[in-house]
Amino acid sequence: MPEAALSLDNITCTFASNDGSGKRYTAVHEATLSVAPGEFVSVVGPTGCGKSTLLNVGAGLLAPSSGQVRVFGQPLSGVNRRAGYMFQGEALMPWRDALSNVIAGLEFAGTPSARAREQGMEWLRRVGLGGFENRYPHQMSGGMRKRAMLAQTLIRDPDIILMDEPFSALDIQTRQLMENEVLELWMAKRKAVLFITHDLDEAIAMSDRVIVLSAGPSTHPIGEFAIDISRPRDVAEVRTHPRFVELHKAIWGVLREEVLKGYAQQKQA
Ligand SMILES: Nc1ncnc2c1ncn2[C@@H]1O[C@H](COP(=O)(O)OP(=O)(O)OP(=O)(O)O)[C@@H](O)[C@H]1O
Repeated sequence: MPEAALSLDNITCTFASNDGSGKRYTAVHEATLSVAPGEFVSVVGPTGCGKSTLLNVGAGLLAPSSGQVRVFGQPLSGVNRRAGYMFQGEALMPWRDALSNVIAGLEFAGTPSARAREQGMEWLRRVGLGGFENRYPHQMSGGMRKRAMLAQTLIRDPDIILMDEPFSALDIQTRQLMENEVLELWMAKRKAVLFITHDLDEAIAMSDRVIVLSAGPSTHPIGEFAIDISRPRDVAEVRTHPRFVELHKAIWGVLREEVLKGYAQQKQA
């Protein structure tokens, strides 16, 4: 088996409880998952189960209480420099225009300004923002801001792409357009992707493999499904594919109970 691009082995994450009782809360318990080079893996699970926590561990932004992260076989310590991370919320700097936002990472890495700007313009074109380089975040629509964030993440050509519900704030049409664009960009470069979503349709439409997490506390993978539907895929059209319907039914069979548990916990909180 080829070496994984990213592997999380027996990860446990325990936090101080938020209720001030001094108790500990185990968000993730002995979770193991990996992403092969070039593979698109989605992780689905109920709200608040620990999806972002796992992604933060993979990004090296959060040290697990126990377990090990390996990046192309090497133990990770500190920030994962081979990964680009696209967050759930807004990550653009309001005082920078689209181009300056997109090239921020290159600048921090010391790329000469002219070269960074040239690459930034190219990436803005690739994500459909050609001509909008001087717009500030408040002058862009939600979809445009997400496109800029995508360019900001991909411009450094990371070997591993970590995405945390990147399109959850978008309307369904814009969302499907962006999902297709991400798939197109991914097909061209075939980087390893770890994609977090609570939307099962999105997970199946985009991925090679879908991992289902249990409801928290102590979340861990409880199911894994290979998405054996040919590519290229159109995320809207693929939903009517008989295999999609079959896979959806099988995965929902595992996920449903966890979602109900997560929902019940939220109501109690
Ligand atoms: N730094 C922290 N300190 C204390 N508790 C935390 C911390 N980070 C996460 N948690 C808790 O761990 C659990 C998992 O959180 P996480 O954000 O990973 O879930 P999620 O599945 O990404 O949620 P969502 O679906 O809402 O995005 C939650 O109960 C959360 O309150």
